[in-house]
Amino acid sequence: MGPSGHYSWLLMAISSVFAPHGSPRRHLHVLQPLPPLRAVPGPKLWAVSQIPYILAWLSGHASSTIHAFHEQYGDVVRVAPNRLSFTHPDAYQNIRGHRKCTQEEHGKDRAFYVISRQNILGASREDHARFRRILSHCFSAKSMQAQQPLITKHVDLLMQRLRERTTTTQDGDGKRKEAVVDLAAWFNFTTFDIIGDLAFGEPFGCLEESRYHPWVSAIFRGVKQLGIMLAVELYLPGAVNFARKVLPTAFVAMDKQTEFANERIARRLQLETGRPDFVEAMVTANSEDGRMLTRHEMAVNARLLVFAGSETTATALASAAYFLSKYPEVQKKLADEVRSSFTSEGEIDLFSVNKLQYMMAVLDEAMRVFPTVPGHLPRTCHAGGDVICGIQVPAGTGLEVWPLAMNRSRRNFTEPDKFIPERWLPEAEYTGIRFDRERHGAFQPFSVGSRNCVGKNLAYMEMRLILARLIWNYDLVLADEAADRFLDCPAFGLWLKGPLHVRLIPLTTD
Ligand code: HEM
Repeated sequence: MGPSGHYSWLLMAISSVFAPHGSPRRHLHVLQPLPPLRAVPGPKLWAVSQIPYILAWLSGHASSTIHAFHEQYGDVVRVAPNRLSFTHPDAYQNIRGHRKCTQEEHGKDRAFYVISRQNILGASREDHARFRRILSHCFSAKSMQAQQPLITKHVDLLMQRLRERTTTTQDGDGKRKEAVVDLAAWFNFTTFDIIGDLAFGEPFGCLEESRYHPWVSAIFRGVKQLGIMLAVELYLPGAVNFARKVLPTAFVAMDKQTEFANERIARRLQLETGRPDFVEAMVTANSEDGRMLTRHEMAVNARLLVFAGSETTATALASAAYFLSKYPEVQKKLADEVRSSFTSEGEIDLFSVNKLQYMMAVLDEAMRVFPTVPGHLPRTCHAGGDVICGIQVPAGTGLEVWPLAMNRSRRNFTEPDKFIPERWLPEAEYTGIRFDRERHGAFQPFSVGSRNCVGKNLAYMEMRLILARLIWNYDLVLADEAADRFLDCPAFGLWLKGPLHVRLIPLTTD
């Protein structure tokens, strides 16, 4: 299946011509030549140069291209001279699973995590362990219980804002009416306000003012620029740090974001203690060796928490609302579950939503078909080399899992492109199709191992609470053609989503 020995050395020569001067990869190709990866199938051009890979990344559609390769070549594909992509569920544990402290981990890819090295996401193994131990206090059952009123306050405001839009005021009769709203934006307003309040000690005021706060808009505006920056770093390692020194003006927007986080943390630290938020947990917890977070570490991690905890949850909610609006039969089943599980809206809270089994299936299926975090979260094979999914992989090889390719692989799921929440239910059967042979381990929206999502429980609780209250009050219908194409958007680690215009039809007429 791989090229012949002769041919591979020719490819290697071409590849080193394509690789930039000074790139460690250029030397890697010479010192760690192609043969170990030669047998791995994949498109030939991609095996000899990383240019096709970088172009695919820059197009914003790398996920679907790599998904198509996996459907053609199988569970392991060579997607660049020194990079492998996997769709076998074992890849998660093999690449990201827990390691004993004596075992090396496959570190985060230095290019893709270039801007995260100071926070928990891209920190060294040592710093990560310290950050993780402290930050996990923010998400303990006790903390979440204490955070409930703060979270509920924002969900109440969301419902109030939607109610204002679905109530006539012109002739003053106050009757309920249908209204078209951009649910993607409203979910962002809500999740950014909630996490802003928890991580910075005050919300962004998006719900209050019914619009994006400039700090939040800047995040969305920066997604593509960030994608381009990572591509440059991938081709020319060290380019970002170099550019930072010689072109400081190019980083003004990013620096302003950091300044804002620093200011907010400083302001929050002057407030009373005992406020049940993340800052309180960060201030009071210490790591195993007794070290606390410095002010700087607190600010960079708080900023990361806002980023990691808001856009993600809002994207999952938006995709669920999209699928519910598109498939009325699924929406009806969910509405029946929600409306029969409570006797009043007031009963729906962060914890009572636990019992909504169909809701959970809907959210998981939405996150499977439209992966909430579309990025491949690449790792680099550690110094000793390793066996990943049965393949001997040399040190320094990029190890990738593209969620779209994993979640839509026909080897992992039956009818993988269809939205069928029933596949997650115990009976695993829908209109005669059985789903009992699926590889459910392939679905890991929160990743696995010591660097998996620390906010997973909060994310599920928040999503179920918001969706349950929405469905308690409204039927949802897609409002226009643009909404129908909501999922056709590019991604640069995060989806660049457009609006999701949905017609809200109130259930009550008073
Ligand atoms: C549906 C919602 C969410 C999804 C799908 C999601 C997914 C993920 C994934 C895949 C990772 C691993 C990233 C990597 O390996 O580079 C991650 C990490 C992380 N997430 Fe989430 N996340 C969600 C919500 C949240 C929330 C609500 C918070 C907190 C408020 C949060 C905080 C974090 C943090 C701090 C990390 C880094 C953990 C570490 O490195 O130890 N996430 N998340």
